[in-house]
Amino acid sequence: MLGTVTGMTTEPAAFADWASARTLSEHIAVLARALSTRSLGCESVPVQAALGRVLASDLRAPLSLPAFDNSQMDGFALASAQTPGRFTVEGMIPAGAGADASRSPSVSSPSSSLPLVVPIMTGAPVPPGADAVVPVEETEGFDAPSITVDAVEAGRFVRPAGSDIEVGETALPADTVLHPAALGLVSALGLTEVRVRRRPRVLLVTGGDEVVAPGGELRAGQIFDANTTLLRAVLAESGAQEAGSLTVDDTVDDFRTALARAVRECAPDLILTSGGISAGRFEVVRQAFAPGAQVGEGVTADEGIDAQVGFGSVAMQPGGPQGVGVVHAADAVIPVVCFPGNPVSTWTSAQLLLRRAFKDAWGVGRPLPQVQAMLTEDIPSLPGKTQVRRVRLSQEGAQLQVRALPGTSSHLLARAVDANAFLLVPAGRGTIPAGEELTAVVLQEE
Ligand SMILES: Nc1nc2c(c(=O)[nH]1)N[C@H]1C(S)=C(S)[C@@H](COP(=O)(O)OP(=O)(O)OC[C@H]3O[C@@H](n4cnc5c(N)ncnc54)[C@H](O)[C@@H]3O)O[C@H]1N2
Ligand code: MOO
Repeated sequence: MLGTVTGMTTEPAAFADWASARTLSEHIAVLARALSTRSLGCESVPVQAALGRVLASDLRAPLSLPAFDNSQMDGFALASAQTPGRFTVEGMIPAGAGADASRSPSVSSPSSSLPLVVPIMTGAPVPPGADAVVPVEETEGFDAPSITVDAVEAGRFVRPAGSDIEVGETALPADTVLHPAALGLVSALGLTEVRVRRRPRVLLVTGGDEVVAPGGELRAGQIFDANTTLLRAVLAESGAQEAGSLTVDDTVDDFRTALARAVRECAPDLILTSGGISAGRFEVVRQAFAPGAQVGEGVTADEGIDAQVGFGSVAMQPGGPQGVGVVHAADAVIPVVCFPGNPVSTWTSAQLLLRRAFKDAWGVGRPLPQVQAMLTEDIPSLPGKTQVRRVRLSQEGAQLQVRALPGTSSHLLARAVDANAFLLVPAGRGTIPAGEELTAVVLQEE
């Protein structure tokens, strides 16, 4: 249901053209277009700091794995062609014996009347002439001067050089999200750094006279700021990082002044705002980004911000009011994304819209996975907009089932925290009956 975008431009485009409500996919495409005005580039990071980062280009193996034929078992290396029979035991090849391999006896040039076997440990290089290994349990043991061996096929318990990956092959393709096994492979290949996409640095902006930082003192009518923390956490899960955060009151001049200064100080790749964008008299974000808005007092025109931000609606609930565009500030073009202030609206917007746009525009992060799940009860739909219900997904036998949590309003954050998925209830379907399958977006695998 949520789409991807192709054919993006790197030029700032006209974002103000937003007459009718957009679908989620249409809006994701516009978000990605705004983000694409800024190029992130790549950086090298130490392997130990690369978990979750996105590989910038194909990583080719600088060596083969295994680098040499080696034993898969503790046992005896031998020439399979000489089996079955009795063998003299000679020498010892521990793992790591490569430097001394010339001192290992060659099984093809025996020093006794019997053919030779050489004790060999798991991971040790197979000596010249040997092509198979017999596990010690199948013999008289390591202390015996000679052992009897049944017929053995060539290659038994030998791990050939390059059987995992050959030198020059692609070990990890570009865009791999580096997970623990991928990082293990990077180290197995002897590399200490990886080239990854740079993480977007995001300036978080919350506005409103009523919003107070947690730990502060609430006056009548005020609330604690939930959204900065919530967005910071979504960013951390989405391959982005916080460049700074700003809490501003409802004074438009103060907002523009503070924003211009913060942009100069932290040079963000994205300005992400929450609140202040709908239809009220004190919509500080919307007013501050309005075409022709005055630059704040104490800030010269050169230091100010010149905004091309469009505001309109996306046919979803919660998360209907949205804004997107770019600002020109501090000699740079910086994308701007504006979310509605209700905490569940901000959360839904970040998870469903921004994560996908990060991936489409910058190739970073991981959009949340989508699954089909069966309704366990009738679910009402809304005319003209997708409703995003907070739900519990559970696996019942072969069937993924979904149970809606109570409450659809966007202030119900406490009721939403138990959700492990969002259910996308399609627009205009009346009451959708139990038993039908709908798309759910998975928040947490459990
Ligand atoms: N006449 C109309 N009124 C509203 C409409 C509309 O279409 N016409 N849309 C409603 C919808 S839907 C939403 S969503 C909100 C969006 O409003 P804003 O983006 O302007 O956000 P605010 O008015 O600033 O705040 C909304 C709500 O959220 C609280 N809030 C704001 N910031 C935070 C924060 N950082 N942490 C916690 N809570 C926050 C704020 O106190 C408000 O209660 O508009 C509807 N109105
Ligand atoms: O669209 Mo608003 O986000 O429902 O509360």
